[in-house]
Amino acid sequence: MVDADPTLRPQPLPEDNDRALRPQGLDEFIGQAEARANLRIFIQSARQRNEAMDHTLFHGPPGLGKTTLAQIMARELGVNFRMTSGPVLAKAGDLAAILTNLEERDVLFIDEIHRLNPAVEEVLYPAMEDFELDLVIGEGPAARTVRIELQPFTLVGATTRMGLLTTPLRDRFGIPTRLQFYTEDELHEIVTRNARKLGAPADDDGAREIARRSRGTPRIAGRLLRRVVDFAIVEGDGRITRELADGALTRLGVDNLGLDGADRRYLKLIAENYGGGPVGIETLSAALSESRDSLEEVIEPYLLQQGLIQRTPRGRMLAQKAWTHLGMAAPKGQSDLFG
Ligand SMILES: Nc1ncnc2c1ncn2[C@@H]1O[C@H](COP(=O)(O)OP(=O)(O)OP(=O)(O)O)[C@@H](O)[C@H]1O
Ligand SMILES: [Mg+2]
Repeated sequence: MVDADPTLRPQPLPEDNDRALRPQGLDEFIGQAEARANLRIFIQSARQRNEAMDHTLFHGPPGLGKTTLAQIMARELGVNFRMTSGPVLAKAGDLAAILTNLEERDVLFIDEIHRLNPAVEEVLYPAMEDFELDLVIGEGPAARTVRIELQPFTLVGATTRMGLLTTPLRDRFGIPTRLQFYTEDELHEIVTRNARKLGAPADDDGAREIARRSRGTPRIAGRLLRRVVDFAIVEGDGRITRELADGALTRLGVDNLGLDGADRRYLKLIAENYGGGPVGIETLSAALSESRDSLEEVIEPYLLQQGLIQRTPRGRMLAQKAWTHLGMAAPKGQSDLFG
């Protein structure tokens, strides 16, 4: 045997944060205790029955570990992991090609599953329910349908927008799982572990400072940690202390609640131009030149969770905590609303 040409091997990119820091097994995965405990049971049961695990849907804000958990499921089930995403599957045939190539009990991961084209989604229904595929061959009067049997498989869907999933699709997932923002303690553990993996040890306070300012999100914790490591190497002695982390994060524009420039622009707009609201999401989207989707998926969930804004039938409103955070006074009459 000749060694494979090393240039043909996929090389990890230096910025490929995900690969290096991604937990590999359920035991290594920190947080999401409830989801993890349930998954452990369902995985073990599927293994004991020698059957494909039931279809699983992960939903929640970006960066909380949906893709990571899907990969872990395949590994713990001891099956292949195939990955695609809603927008990539343009035609029914694209999905059919993937489905017919699955081996028994494989995990097929479809990211952004709320963005499936309806024609593709139709193909998915019988595939999920009966492991069957109805393919139309030919066109016009000569067209005929052939039924193809599929290997039993597990579909794992991920979405940041549960509300955009059609009911028939949502109902076909036996295991819907909502991922939550991480607590500061959980992120502290993740940061400490990742700092060690990156060869830049963080002391307790240093790790906590990064954890506190990571918007409850491991992906952000990973990104901030990498930048703090840069500062630690160039301007410090390679160790991450609270002072170093604080200085680095402030220079990166991440404030003491973990809000970044985009978050603060959102809050300031409502405060300065709309007297604290209520203001409609479309108006905010136009004024900030951000898509409505990205406001609803990326910016608002954390602001809501932190109690900085409220969603009312008439639009978004700042809560008292946001006025305080911006160092501004709520207009007269507004503060009564908060009691
Ligand atoms: N529980 C965890 N412990 C440690 N690291 C985690 C954990 N969950 C996620 N991560 C890390 O956070 C990053 C983002 O995770 P992942 O890609 O799974 O998120 P996602 O929910 O799929 O996001 P998106 O919605 O944007 O696709 C990865 O680098 C992963 O290693
Ligand atoms: Mg993902």
